[in-house]
Amino acid sequence: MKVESEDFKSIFTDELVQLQKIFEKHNYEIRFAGGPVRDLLMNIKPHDLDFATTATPQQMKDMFNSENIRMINLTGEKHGTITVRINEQENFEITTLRIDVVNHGRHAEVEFTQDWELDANRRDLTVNSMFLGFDGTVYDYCGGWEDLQKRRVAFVGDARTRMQEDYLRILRYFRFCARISPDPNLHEPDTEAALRENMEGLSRISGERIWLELKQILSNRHAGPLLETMLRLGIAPYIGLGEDPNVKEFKVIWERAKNNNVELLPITLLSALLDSEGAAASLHARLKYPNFDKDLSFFIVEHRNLLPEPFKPLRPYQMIVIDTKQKMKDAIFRGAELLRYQGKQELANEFEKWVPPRFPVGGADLKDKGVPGGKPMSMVIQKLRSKWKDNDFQISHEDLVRSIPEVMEDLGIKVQKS
Ligand SMILES: Nc1ccn([C@@H]2O[C@H](COP(=O)(O)OP(=O)(O)OP(=O)(O)O)[C@@H](O)[C@H]2O)c(=O)n1
Ligand SMILES: [Mg+2]
Repeated sequence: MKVESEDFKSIFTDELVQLQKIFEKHNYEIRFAGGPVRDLLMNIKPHDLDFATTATPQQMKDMFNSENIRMINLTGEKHGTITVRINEQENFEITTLRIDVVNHGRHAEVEFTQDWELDANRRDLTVNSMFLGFDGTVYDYCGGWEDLQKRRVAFVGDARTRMQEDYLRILRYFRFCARISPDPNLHEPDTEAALRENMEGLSRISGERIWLELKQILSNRHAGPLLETMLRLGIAPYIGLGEDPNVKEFKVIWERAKNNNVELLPITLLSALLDSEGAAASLHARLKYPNFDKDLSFFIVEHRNLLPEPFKPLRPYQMIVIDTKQKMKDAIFRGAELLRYQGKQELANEFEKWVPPRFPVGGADLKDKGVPGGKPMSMVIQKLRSKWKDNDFQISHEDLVRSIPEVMEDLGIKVQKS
């Protein structure tokens, strides 16, 4: 079989052609491997290119040195990966064909090979196990093309072994189901059993790697059923979701968002499963996502029952922004995302356009009126702010300043003569 699409042709930049010539000149084989082959066969332009070669890392280093090609990021070398940068333009990652020698459920060592089929056999899914020559020839040792046509996501060889080599593959399986399977709810009984048996292994995978995969699953249009299946198969305790995540709330939120054609952020969807601040803290401790996501998840958990006011629907949301100790812009985003979570898309749009007013009184105004510094001053400011908020920010600077003596009297604060 041959790939001849425009997408395929468009991959061949001057830099890639240069790489191809170097391998030809030195008589080593190089092919596209895994992801890009799958994508091209699905008529998708690949977003990154992975290559495999029969040359060992040492042979590649000698070859690139003799051709004056710069190599970068040498940390990949022990897994067989060399990264080159050509014309200061484009990076290419090239990995030596290998067999993973597994010991007690960990990658003990890698062993390099010249055999394409052996390398295909160590890969996770059949659809990810194909190679593609630079002339467009597809090399398929594990039935990947047939599975792709059937839109079947299956592990290469024994599912349990593949999972135990790298438990992250459990999440990769679901990610590719979302992309490939016509019904991501449908799993072969034996695969399902293997997933259930091996879920616990995810407890050994770093939070960062899990989050990277989970985020992609949650951005997919099938996120709801996928996550439900994952939860049904017992994933929750191993990815920081505890023993009893709120699946009912999750279903409501996901379905409503889908029906309204609203895309919620991955962390927003995940927050539906969290019933308390403690649960939000545990999830973050496990998955270590960025502070932006962390703040959003705490915000959703804390305010999910907030209601719009009958005549000024956005007011409760505005009050949160006005009082925030963080950046107003972020607080507005969180408020809008909360509204989307609650199924109030139009209010969310309106809220995003809202420009929060600035409190029009400053320390200098108070000093002029003889308010002593320190505690008394902050008490007066608090009072003035409340007045301002109670009046929907519609009090002018002059009116607020004019009311200072009265506020001081109420608070029992004496005028300080300068
Ligand atoms: N845990 C993993 C990760 C990767 N691979 C193999 O390495 C290839 C490249 O991995 P990666 O770039 O992470 O994924 P892709 O399949 O290329 O998908 P993406 O489009 O997301 O890059 C995969 O196709 C697969 O053959 C694997 O067997 N097991
Ligand atoms: Mg890739």
